[in-house]
Amino acid sequence: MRGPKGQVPDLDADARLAEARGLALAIGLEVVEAMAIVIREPRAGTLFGEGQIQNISVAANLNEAELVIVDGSLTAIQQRNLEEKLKRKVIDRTGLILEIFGERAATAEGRLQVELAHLDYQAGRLVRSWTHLERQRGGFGFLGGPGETQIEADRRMIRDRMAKIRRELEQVRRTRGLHRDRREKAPWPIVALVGYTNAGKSTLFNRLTGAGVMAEDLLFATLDPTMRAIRLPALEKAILSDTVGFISDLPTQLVAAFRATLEEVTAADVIVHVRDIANPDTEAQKRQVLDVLADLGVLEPQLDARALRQAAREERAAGWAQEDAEERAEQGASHQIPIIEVWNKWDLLEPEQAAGLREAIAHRESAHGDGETIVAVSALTGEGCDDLLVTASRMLTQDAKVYSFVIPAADGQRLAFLHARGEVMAEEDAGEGPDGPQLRLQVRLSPRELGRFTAL
Ligand SMILES: Nc1nc2c(ncn2[C@@H]2O[C@H](COP(=O)(O)OP(=O)(O)OP(=O)(O)O)[C@@H](O)[C@H]2O)c(=O)[nH]1
Ligand SMILES: [Mg+2]
Repeated sequence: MRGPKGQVPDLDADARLAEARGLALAIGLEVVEAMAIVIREPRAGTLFGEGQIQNISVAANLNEAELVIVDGSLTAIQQRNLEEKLKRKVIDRTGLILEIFGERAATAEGRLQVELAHLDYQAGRLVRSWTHLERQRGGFGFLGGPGETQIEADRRMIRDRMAKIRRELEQVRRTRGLHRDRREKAPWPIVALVGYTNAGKSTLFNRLTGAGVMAEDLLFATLDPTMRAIRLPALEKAILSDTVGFISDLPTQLVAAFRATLEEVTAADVIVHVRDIANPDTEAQKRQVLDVLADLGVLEPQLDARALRQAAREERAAGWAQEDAEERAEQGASHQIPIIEVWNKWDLLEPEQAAGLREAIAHRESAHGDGETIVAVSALTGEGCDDLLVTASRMLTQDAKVYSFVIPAADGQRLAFLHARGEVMAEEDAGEGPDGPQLRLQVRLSPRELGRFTAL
């Protein structure tokens, strides 16, 4: 059931209610009734007023509901009081999302992250058990089963368990860190798919790679990042990565827990922001995604550049900054990752809607110069996907220039790098050098890749 309206003013109430329904369906709950309730003055003890609780109670009794979900945030006390008044289990949005994540997490790291987040959430609310639901549903995730003992245990036990999980996570991350190092050594550029949950990231991933990643009309179908190689027009190979979807009000415990996973995005060379353009809430969803990206520090290159330049100018005016401060500011700003916005589910649009959006794309591109790149696609039909590959390829080779290198034929690492990261236009014998036979290569490289190449 729907909680405080107005708590998230930028989300449409109907869309939000539909999303809450989707979240419940995502763990196989049957939604018998969904209602939006306007809260003018939140009650400290129960959130809702007496009359509203009566209404919920009637609806719950009529439908023999076992569980009441409040799509908002409840304090431990509110949750307990509502459970007493409604005589059934009550969970809030955070609790529900934790359940979904608990069920979905597939890797060791994902499971530990979710358990940690859940313990953190539970520590503040040691509540009654789920016995009846557990029996009915066989107890998965944290609705019952292993989570149960912790719920009933005292806080100290929870804290001990959290400490233990943190140590295990540390261990798992060290191992993953090794994997990532290895990937960083592999010279392929990385294209990361990000977006609101259910936007179509996995469908697009499958379309572009021909892989069978779980894509479903379920919120949070994907939790763990998945990587696969793709071919791009001007590049031999790139790595495409599919990531966890974002959602508004992602519980703080989960944001923290999944930060490490999301940080994979910061290692990307291009970010593809997949949007469900047919969703009425698409603008609000975009803002949520941009907020997360901003948190990760991969956003607003223009703003950052401006701020950095301004700071540099001020420093110089104050007379204590070095001559090259502005230049350094420029360089700092150029580390930002370019973003392609994909307007997905184009097939669902009415013809006139599609025409209007096409105009918007043309307008935004001319208004913002090269600042914004939008590609309309349908991951389902494949429409626009070639265009996306061309665009990604162009971004990866942006401002590329042709360089000529003479390299020892035995220097496999440098040769592999040039083939992977650049577009090799010509390759020829360059005679004997001090280290044996040499090759001359004409290669188109972006400034970013040139920097990496010279650092090899
Ligand atoms: N009509 C239409 N449906 C699409 C398109 N792309 C994806 N879908 C559907 O949207 C739903 C969600 O797709 P997913 O690819 O699982 O979405 P996701 O972004 O990976 O979602 P999470 O992993 O939950 O974050 C599925 O039912 C897809 O079939 C599209 O271009 N057109
Ligand atoms: Mg997915």
